[in-house]
Amino acid sequence: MSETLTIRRPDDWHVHLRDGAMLAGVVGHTARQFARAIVMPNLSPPVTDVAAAEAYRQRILAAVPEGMAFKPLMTCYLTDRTDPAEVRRGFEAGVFTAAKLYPAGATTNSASGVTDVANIREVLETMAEIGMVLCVHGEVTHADVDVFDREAVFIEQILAPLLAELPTLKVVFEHITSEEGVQFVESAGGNVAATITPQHLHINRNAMLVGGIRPHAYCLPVAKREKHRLALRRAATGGSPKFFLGTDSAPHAREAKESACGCAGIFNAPYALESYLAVFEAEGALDRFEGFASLHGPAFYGLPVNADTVTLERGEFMVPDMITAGETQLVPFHAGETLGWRFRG
Ligand SMILES: NC(=O)N[C@@H](CC(=O)O)C(=O)O
Ligand SMILES: [Zn+2]
Ligand SMILES: [Zn+2]
Repeated sequence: MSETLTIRRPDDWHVHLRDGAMLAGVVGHTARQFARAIVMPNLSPPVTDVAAAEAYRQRILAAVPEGMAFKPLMTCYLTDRTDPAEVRRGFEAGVFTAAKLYPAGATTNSASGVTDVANIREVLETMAEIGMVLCVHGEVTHADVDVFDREAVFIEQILAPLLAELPTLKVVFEHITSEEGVQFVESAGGNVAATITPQHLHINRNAMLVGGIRPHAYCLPVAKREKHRLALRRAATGGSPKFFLGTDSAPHAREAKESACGCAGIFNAPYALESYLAVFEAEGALDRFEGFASLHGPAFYGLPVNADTVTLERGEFMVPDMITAGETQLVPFHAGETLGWRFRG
C-alpha cells in the first residue's frame, strides 16, 4: 500500500470566500491546497458587474497569505436586469470566467437572483455564442415543491428545457446532490458537467437529522437519501470527465449556524483534499483522484492544467472542533473526526 499520493495541483471549481475579515480568515485554507478557484459572487451586495468583480478580485489577492500563489477566477452574479454587453465585456477582458445563475430565493444571498430564466435569455444567448460557462444553482423555489425534490424538479422544469433551446451553452450544474442530477449530466452533451462537494459524498440526510438536528451538516442543496449519496460516489470516482471537484466551502459564523434559523453552508476548505481522498480510497479509486481533482475541471473550462504538484501522505489526524477566522469561530466539516490522509503541500 502506497504511503503517499502525488497529483497535479488541483483547483476548486466552486468556493465562497466571502469578504472583509472573513475573507482574510478563510482564503489561506483554499490557497494552501488549490491553485485556482471559481469564486462565487453571492456577496451582499452581489458581484453583478465588471468593476465589482475586478475590485473583489483585488481584495482576494490582497488577503492571500505571503508565499502562496493563488488565482481567483471571478464569476458574474446574474439578475433579471443583467446586461448581456457587460457579461461579454467582462469575459473578453478576462475578468469573468463564468456567470452564476441563482434562482431568486434558492440559497444564501440569492434575493437578487433570477426570477425567471426567460428574463436572462439574451445573456444566455451571448454566453453560448462566446463559449462562457454558466454555473447553476439547480433548485426550484416554489413553496409547493418539497425541499428534497427541488433539484430533480429544476432539471425537469428549467434545465432540460433551457438546454433544448440553447444546446451549445456550456453549463456546470453546481453541487449536484441527487441520482437525477448524475443521470442528467451523464446523458447530456459534452457541454454539460457538474461539480460534487465532499459533504454530499460523505453524508446523507440522516447525518443531519438522526439523534438530534445538526446544523453543521446543513447546506443547500440539502443532503438527500442514501441512494443519492451512492450515485454521487459512483459519479465522482467513476472517471468521467463530466464530474469534477467543487467544494462549495461556505463559511458561516458558528452562532449563525447554531440558531433557530441556521444558515445553509458547510465550511470544508481546511481539509478539502483529505475529505475527498477518503472517498476515493474507500471506493478503490485512488488512481482516479487526479482526474477528478486536477484534470477534468480545466479541460471543461478550456484552461491549462497546473504545472506543479501536491502530495498527500497516509497518517491519521483529528480534525479540530473549531477554526478561527479573525474573531469568528467556524466549525469545519468533519470536526472531531479522524481522517486517514494528510495534505503535505
Ligand atoms: N451551499 C450553501 O449551503 N450555501 C452557500 C450558497 C450556495 O452555494 O448555494 C453559501 O453561500 O452559504
Ligand atoms: Zn448553490
Ligand atoms: Zn456554493
